[in-house]
Amino acid sequence: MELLSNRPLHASVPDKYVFPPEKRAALLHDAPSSDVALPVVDLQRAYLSDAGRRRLVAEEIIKAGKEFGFFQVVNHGVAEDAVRAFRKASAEFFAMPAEEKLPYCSDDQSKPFRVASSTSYDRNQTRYWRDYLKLRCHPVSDELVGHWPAKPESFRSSLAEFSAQVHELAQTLLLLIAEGLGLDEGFFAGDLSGGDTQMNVNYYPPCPDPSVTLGLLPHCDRHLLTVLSQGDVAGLQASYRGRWLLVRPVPGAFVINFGHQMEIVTNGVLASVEHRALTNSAVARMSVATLIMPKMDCRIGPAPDMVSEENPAKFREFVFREFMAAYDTAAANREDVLEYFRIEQH
Ligand SMILES: O=C(O)CCC(=O)C(=O)O
Ligand SMILES: [Fe+2]
Repeated sequence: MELLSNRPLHASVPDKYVFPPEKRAALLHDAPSSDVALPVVDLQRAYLSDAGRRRLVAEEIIKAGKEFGFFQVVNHGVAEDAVRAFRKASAEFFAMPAEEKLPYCSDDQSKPFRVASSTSYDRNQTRYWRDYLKLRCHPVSDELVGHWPAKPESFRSSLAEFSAQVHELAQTLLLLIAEGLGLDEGFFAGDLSGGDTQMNVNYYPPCPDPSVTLGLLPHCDRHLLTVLSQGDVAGLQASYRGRWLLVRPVPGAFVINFGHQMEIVTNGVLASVEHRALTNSAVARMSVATLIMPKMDCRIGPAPDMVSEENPAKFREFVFREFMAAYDTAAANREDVLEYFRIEQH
């Protein structure tokens, strides 16, 4: 398998990475958007037991979630050292010689750890300017850790630590979201958030011509909640009212967005928003996305409390496994996927 990261520098963009003009980033309704910034929510207060202050944070999250479907969190409780250590180990993994990565190269999605390049969200012939690790990170067991690479040396321990802390953050966020929506405290606990957690470590090497490539094509995440460390290199854009909003790197922050399952259980209140990644010519960019997901046999549908006469059920009930299959068939196109599950409104 050909990985972009197998070569230290790329002098030009090979044809197979060149997108047709209508798909290129610069031409996708890129109105200047400097006037709008994604909300940054200070979670510090969430750790206080003061119910009144927690309520305020929960409300802030719901407000940001309804408006943008994306927000950033700071003072989130994940230690800086844990983030730094795993990001460093991942960067070292990509920097290893090709033969060290070769045993892990695979397009078999059932593997608990693999490295691959380029496509995953559509079957388009054009390739994305991206290598990625796809791995299962939770629940941690000796068996699972045994699937993770033994090199670089710090990879396994730093991943276990990072994953545990990010999980705690995700649980906190889900509690706050439930509270903010007026749902039972434990609404998201159990099967809805209890599936095997996946992680994407996306690596976008410097690209000689960012104007003709994309790191990731526009897509929505298929899971419940995404907790993303994008580091300090910009590149992520979120769709906002028909244009693309840059998710500006905030030191130490995590970017939070909702997957399709959140949109469905909240009956459309917290929508899953399309996003994409751009490349740049100056430096490599790396993002680490932790995807909280339901158990495969979890029954999913709009929560009864989110359905009313004014807001009738927008989606039918299904089993999560069905959704995963539909997502693959629809190649991650937002409307094509939801089509399978929408209830026609009259
Ligand atoms: O690289 C990024 O910032 C976005 C990554 C992403 O959207 C994903 O892994 O699903
Ligand atoms: Fe994503």
